[in-house]
Amino acid sequence: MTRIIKSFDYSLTPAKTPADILLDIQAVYISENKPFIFTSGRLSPIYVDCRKIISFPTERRLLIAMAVEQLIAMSTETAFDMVAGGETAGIPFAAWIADAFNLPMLYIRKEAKGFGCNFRIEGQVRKGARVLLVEDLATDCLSKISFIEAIRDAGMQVAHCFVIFEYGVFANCSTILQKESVELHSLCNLLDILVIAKQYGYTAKKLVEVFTFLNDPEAWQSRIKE
Ligand SMILES: O=P(O)(O)OC[C@H]1O[C@H](OP(=O)(O)OP(=O)(O)O)[C@H](O)[C@@H]1O
Ligand SMILES: O=C(O)c1cc(=O)[nH]c(=O)[nH]1
Repeated sequence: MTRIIKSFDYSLTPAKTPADILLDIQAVYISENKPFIFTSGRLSPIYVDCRKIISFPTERRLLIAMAVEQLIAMSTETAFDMVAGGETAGIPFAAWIADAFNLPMLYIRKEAKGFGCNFRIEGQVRKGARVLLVEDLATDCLSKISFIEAIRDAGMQVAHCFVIFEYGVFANCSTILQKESVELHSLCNLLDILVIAKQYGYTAKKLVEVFTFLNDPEAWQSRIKE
């Protein structure tokens, strides 16, 4: 298959790291009082809303350009031949990455639709295809496992998962993906955000809370539940 890698105009934006972009667009929420609840049921003092990226054309273009660069560098161009987004937040990022590589795209529902064709994977499934799973972020990777199972159940292969942001604090995330022989690729992690967050006006109290969480999320959660 011919690859058309789209070129991106970096001149529009001053040099910014992915963590800067997330902070700049106010996608990073830190709560001092009421913990956030994650999809896994875990509690956290921080919530990163990558969904906000879609509303910022310059920043999203820059992040997709960085994603494309990283994927080209990591992959040799033959590592995947389809791009699949995880419902819902992963879908726009998968679309832009698929477009940049001129590759077919799919999206994967959390559950089969339940009526109509009752598909869990939308788009044209191709048996044996090597699929790049794209999501907005990774916390403990349990959602990734479900999407990976869906891809494999449909007769396709998956060895790489790309996210804009990964927490990088939950030990089981890398372990469970390794067990599935899937490599996680991300543009930034929680530490990248925390080391620059002070410049964006977060109070020392908030930052100390998140550093405590980063050092031991399980202990942080136990303390909050007491
Ligand atoms: O469980 P992990 O693999 O670590 O990833 C965290 C998941 O949480 C978010 O989705 P959410 O369940 O909030 O659904 P949404 O995308 O529909 O908003 C995010 O988009 C990831 O899919
Ligand atoms: O794990 C999650 O549910 C989650 C964490 C986070 O920081 N942001 C998000 O959108 N989901």
